[in-house]
Amino acid sequence: MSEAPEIQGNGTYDVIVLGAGPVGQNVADRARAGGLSVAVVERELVGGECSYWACVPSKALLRPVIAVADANRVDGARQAVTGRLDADRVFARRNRYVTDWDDGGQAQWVKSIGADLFRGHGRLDGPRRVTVTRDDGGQRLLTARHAVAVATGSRPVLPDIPGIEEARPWTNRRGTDSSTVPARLAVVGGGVGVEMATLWQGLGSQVTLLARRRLLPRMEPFAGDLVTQGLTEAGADVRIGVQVAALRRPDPTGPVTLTLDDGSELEADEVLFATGRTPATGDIGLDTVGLTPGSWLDVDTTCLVNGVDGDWLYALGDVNHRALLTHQGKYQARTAGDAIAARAAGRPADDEPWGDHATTADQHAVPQVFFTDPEAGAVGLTAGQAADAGHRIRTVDLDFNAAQGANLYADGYRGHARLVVDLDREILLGVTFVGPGISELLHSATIAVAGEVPLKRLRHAIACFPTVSEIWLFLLAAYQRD
Ligand SMILES: Cc1cc2nc3c(=O)[nH]c(=O)nc-3n(C[C@H](O)[C@H](O)[C@H](O)COP(=O)(O)OP(=O)(O)OC[C@H]3O[C@@H](n4cnc5c(N)ncnc54)[C@H](O)[C@@H]3O)c2cc1C
Ligand SMILES: NC(=O)c1ccc[n+]([C@@H]2O[C@H](COP(=O)([O-])OP(=O)(O)OC[C@H]3O[C@@H](n4cnc5c(N)ncnc54)[C@H](O)[C@@H]3O)[C@@H](O)[C@H]2O)c1
Repeated sequence: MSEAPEIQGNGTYDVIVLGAGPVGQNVADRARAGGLSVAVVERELVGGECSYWACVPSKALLRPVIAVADANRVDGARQAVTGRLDADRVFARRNRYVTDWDDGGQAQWVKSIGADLFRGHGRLDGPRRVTVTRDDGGQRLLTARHAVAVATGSRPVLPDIPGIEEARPWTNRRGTDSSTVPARLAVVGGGVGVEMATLWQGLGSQVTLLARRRLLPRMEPFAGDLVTQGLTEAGADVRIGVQVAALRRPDPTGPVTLTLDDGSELEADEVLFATGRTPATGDIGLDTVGLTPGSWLDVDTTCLVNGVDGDWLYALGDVNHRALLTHQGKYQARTAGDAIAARAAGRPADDEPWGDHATTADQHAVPQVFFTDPEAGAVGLTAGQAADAGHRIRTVDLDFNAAQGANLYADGYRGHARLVVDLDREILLGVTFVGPGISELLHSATIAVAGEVPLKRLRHAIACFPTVSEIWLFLLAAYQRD
């Protein structure tokens, strides 16, 4: 770890950022670009959970699994796949993408933007004040002229069930940094759990995925159904509608036994819980500014925390619970960083919907991809959410094999698409794609939803022949025909 920098004038900065994950880094960058001095406080690795134990390692591990599955869907290429994945090479690839859990490069980047990096645990100490406690116990007090931005992220939640500690379950950390493949892995949870099940099954584990509701419960129901089908065909045992009632692992080096709520038992070599997240706000001094420790931080459209006097405390990324996604947190960080700079210069924030300092897309157009096989991607509202919100809607559903491009991409391409159309405005409220290779297609839907592009105009956005994107032509034609 590098030494803390010489403190600028009594430790006073324009902006102090708590947490140097992707979100903290982005708000620091935008505030610096706005001419402000910035201190960044990080207690672990610069780059955060995303870089070392979440998005980056999980996608580095998943990509070889999906690449082989894709090759197996193309006659002629399938014959070239003659062996199994080389797990050691896959782990080596993952290690390269997480730079062997060394954050030197990212710490250097923080310095390169002209921000000062303080290593240690940051805590609010009343309005605009932050103490940084280093591992050796040393403390520093920093003061912010304009803003403190909290970007401390989230941690996994483990359910309170008998034997959970004795079982020593994996969470996203071991699920992404392990370099050994457990022979039998039980995965609990149908969100992140689907990616964990996909990658460990692909690497050679016999995976049992346990979900109390359908998989991917926040997406259209067909997404979970198709992913269940894909996992089952890959050899995983997917059990829906079950809960873990108790765990035991009397021998710490031996297997773990799960008792399920139907009374049955399941033995595995490891168990991984992916059952939700809690904000990393339990020990950041929220009580010193009138907020509840451990709570999600409620924010306005510029990411200012509601209920704090003086308009100085911002919360971005996972901690504000808007959307626990790196790209959405970075959008909030860019927006809030610019808002902080504008306010510091005495200019009003442009916080009208879709304004420069408003995070309007958080309400209307959040995209998300699950990198499973098939991939599942969605933006905006599901049909159920749109109806609940009072919109007059029509859905348009099509299987992807309507498009020749999809069939050329994969023999017997299997996938499904849904549009959710706002009948009053004739724009799209939501789009869901499930199928091989759709992750790169989703951005077209995000543009249509965020841009509120009228369907009449969208018809003029032509997809190249023969690509998977041609599904757009068929979806729009089906809408017009009906
Ligand atoms: C397995 C998994 C896979 C995922 N895959 C994706 C994906 O593919 N795409 C996607 O968009 N999202 C994905 N996510 C979600 C994504 O990881 C988070 O949304 C993202 O990490 C949030 O970024 P953040 O900067 O808010 O928090 P984090 O990345 O958690 O960073 C917070 C930082 O703050 C530091 N910190 C915390 N408290 C303090 C303190 N008191 N003082 C100093 N520093 C502190 C931490 O050490 C950490 O470095 C995934 C999540 C998981 C669990
Ligand atoms: N590709 C991506 O974009 C990606 C990948 C992974 C994670 N993430 C983000 O990370 C966040 C956290 O993911 P997550 O999956 O941990 O949380 P989640 O809230 O999305 O899903 C938790 C799942 O666990 C289940 N569950 C909860 N308690 C349970 C219990 N006691 N027993 C059995 N099942 C239980 C829930 O029903 C749900 O299916 C998500 O919000 C997601 O946005 C994104």
